[in-house]
This record gives sequence, C-alpha cells and structure tokens, in this order.
Amino acid sequence: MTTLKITPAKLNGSVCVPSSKSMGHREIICAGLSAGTSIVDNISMSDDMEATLRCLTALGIGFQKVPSERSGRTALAINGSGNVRVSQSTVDCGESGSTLRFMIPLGALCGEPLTFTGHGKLVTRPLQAYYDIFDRQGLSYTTASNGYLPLTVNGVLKSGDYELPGNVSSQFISGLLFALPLLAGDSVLKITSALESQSYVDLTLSCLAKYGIVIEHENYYKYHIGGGQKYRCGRNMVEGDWSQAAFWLVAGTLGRQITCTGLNRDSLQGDMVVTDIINRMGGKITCDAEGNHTASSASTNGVVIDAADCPDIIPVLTVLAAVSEGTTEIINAGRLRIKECDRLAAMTSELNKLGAAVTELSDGLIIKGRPEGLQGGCVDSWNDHRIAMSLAVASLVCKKAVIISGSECVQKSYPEFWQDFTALGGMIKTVGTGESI
Ligand SMILES: O=C(O)C1=C[C@@H](OP(=O)(O)O)[C@@H](O)[C@H](O)C1
Ligand SMILES: C=C(OP(=O)(O)O)C(=O)O
Repeated sequence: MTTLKITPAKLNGSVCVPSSKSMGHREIICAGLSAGTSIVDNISMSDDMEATLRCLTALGIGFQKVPSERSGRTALAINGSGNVRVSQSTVDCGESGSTLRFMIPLGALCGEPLTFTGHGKLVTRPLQAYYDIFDRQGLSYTTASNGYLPLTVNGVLKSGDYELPGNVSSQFISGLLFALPLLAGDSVLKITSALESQSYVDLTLSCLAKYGIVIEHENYYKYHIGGGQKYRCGRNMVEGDWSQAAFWLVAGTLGRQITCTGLNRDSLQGDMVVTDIINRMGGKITCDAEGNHTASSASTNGVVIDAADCPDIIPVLTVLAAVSEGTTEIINAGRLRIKECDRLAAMTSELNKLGAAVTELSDGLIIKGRPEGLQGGCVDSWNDHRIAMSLAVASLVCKKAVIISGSECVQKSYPEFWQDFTALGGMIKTVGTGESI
C-alpha cells in the first residue's frame, strides 16, 4: 500500500483529462460484438479498461494496440466475429462494476460455463437483479455464498419479457441492452422502479446506435429490443471524461485557475452537470470555442445537490461544499454506498478527520461549510479511486499536510492522476514504511 504526504498548495495550469471510462467500455464492447475490425481511438488505459479487455478475450474477441490517428493515447483495433463464445473458462473483472454487469448477459449468450471473478468490493456488489432474471428463465448459474463472486453462468438467455429495478444500478440495463439484440427473438425490458443514472443509459443507447443497433424506448421505462440484430464495425474516438474533469474543476475553484482540455461541451455524459453545480455554488467555470473548460478561484456557497443522475461527482463536490459558505445538502445518494466503497461513510469519516463538518444520512449528506478552510491530517482512501482523488483536492484547502494511505487505487480509473496533480503544482512525497510523518 502506498502512502502519500501532500503539502497544501494551490494548483494552477492546464490538464488534458483522460478519455471517458464509461464511453471507452461501451465502445470496445460494441466494437467487439461487430463482425470485422473496428478502431477505437483515444482510450485511456486503466485497471477497469484492462478488465473489460480481459472479458473480450474470454469471449473470443481479439484486439491489438495500433498507432493512434489523432491522440497520444491507446488506439485499439478490435476484431469480432459478430457473436461471442467462451474462449477462457474464467475471467477476472478486477474491481470494475461496469465490466462485470456489462459482461454477464454476454456470457449468458454462450451456452457454455463462464466464471466471473473479481476483487475488493466487487465481490459483494449487487447482482441480484440478474439472478432474478436467471431464476425466472431457469438459466443455470452458481455463486459463492450470498450471491457473491465467483459467479458461473451456464446457459442461454431467452428473448421475451424482462424486468429490472431502476434504482440499484443502471449497469444492469446497459448489460441487457448490449446482449438482447443478439438473440433471435424480440425482447421488451421494463424498469420497475425510479430510474437513477439515466444519463448512463443514454451513453449505452447512443453507442449502440453508432454500431447499428436499434432500440426504441418509452421514456426510459420500457425498451423494445428487436432480436436478430447485427453490430456494425466503426472507427471512433472516445471523448474526455467529465467525471475526472470534476476533480480539476473543483481544484481550480479552490486553487488558482485550472483549464481542462479534451472535453466535449455537447457530451451526453451526465457528469457534465458538474459545471452547472459549481457555477450554482458561485464558482466561475467558463468554456471556450474548443470546449476547454476553465475553473477560476471563487468563493462558493452551499446548495442542494441531487445525486440521482451524477453519483460519481458527489465525493469531490462534498469537498467543495466542506469549505463553502452555508450548508449543502446531498440528496438521493443512497446508491453511493454500493460503489467501490460506501462513499457516503467514507467522505463523512475522512473529511471530518481533516476538520470538515459532514453528517451522514441514510441516502445523503449534510455539509456545514467551513469557508476558513480545513486542518489537514491522516486519511485513508478506502481503496476507492474517487475518495483518494477527492481527498487530494481537499488538501488544497488544508492548513497542514494531508497524508493519504492507499493512494495507488487511482489506477482503477486514472493512473496518471498523481502525475497530473504534480504537474499542476501539487507537492507530493511518498512516505516509506516505518517512516514517521
Ligand atoms: O454505466 C456506467 O458506465 C456507470 C454507471 C454508474 O453506475 P450506476 O448505474 O450503478 O449508478 C456510475 O456510477 C459508474 O461509475 C459508471
Ligand atoms: C463506480 C464506478 O465504477 P464501476 O461501477 O464501474 O466500478 C466509478 O468509476 O466510480
């Protein structure tokens, strides 16, 4: 485990944000399901993207790295056959919920046993929505106790009527939307409770459409999925990641000025709402003609933030709230408890260690702002990339150093995070084992 000591410093400068992890997963899955070769350019590699690539291999889909046409990042040539088959009996999904939930229905097209393993919190993250479908269809599967990983699926999904809850994870909906068009018959998918993370369903539908898959829906609650469809190869670029930009836009608001490049101002990513939220709090985020977004230093005030459609930006917005004038209420955030860690508990515990005043509710947070700043101290990442990156941003407003243990977890989505943090003026030192802090 790596421990970092961050000496408080105001960050300043420009950063090219990684490409979208959510869109990257979707692109390489759709490319892998097409017959022929697709190029997906501008992929930011991370542990989660590696996990999805391992799944493609297990499903008999080939890929190779090729020179990028327009970015300095990875471009992948992905060779699919238009369908899936089990080419490896076990696949490790790492800690990636998206990977696991997108791949299970594809594994359940193969008609041969395929075992999904994972690590950390992924082992216990909810999968019941799929088990209910398998039970209804009589599809054979086994799990460790309590439905935990490893999960082995062994059977073929049947076309027809499907139901899913809308408030556990939209990743189940995306997973079925990838797989059901490949069945011979038509399917209808109904969402039986309030839909959260709807923007992620939009990302799925838009990627499917790019690859030639037609799905009609009635206001996101009923999806009509024609069977016998074929994915069509493509050449696509992945745009910048708004969830990652959020860290820098909060850091710019708390620091001097930070410009994020590589972003699409017309993005379908729900986390783009971070600009509206920061501006609503009194921040100063502007956008130029190229879509570069600049956050300038500003004094901010508390607001109500609805987490239903943007769960991933809540930890870093909690940091901004912690030093804003007045009170911030985070609502509809119960789902944050079933991510890489319990993010409501983690942000409450770790920010309060730094001197913040955060109160945890069952599905939200109340944050009493301390505009005078925080103290600093020793905190833990809870092995969650978004907690580690949020605590790094919190260091900007601390009087004393912030020591973060478990800082290596940023590998999950943003391996270059600490390099970028340093390039913007952050002062980081690795603390060796046994070294006093
Ligand atoms: O589909 C996706 O790419 C994601 C959906 C969201 O999860 P939920 O739908 O479980 O909220 C989000 O938190 C996750 O980081 C990525
Ligand atoms: C929750 C996240 O990812 P996943 O659900 O794919 O593990 C995340 O990246 O914050």
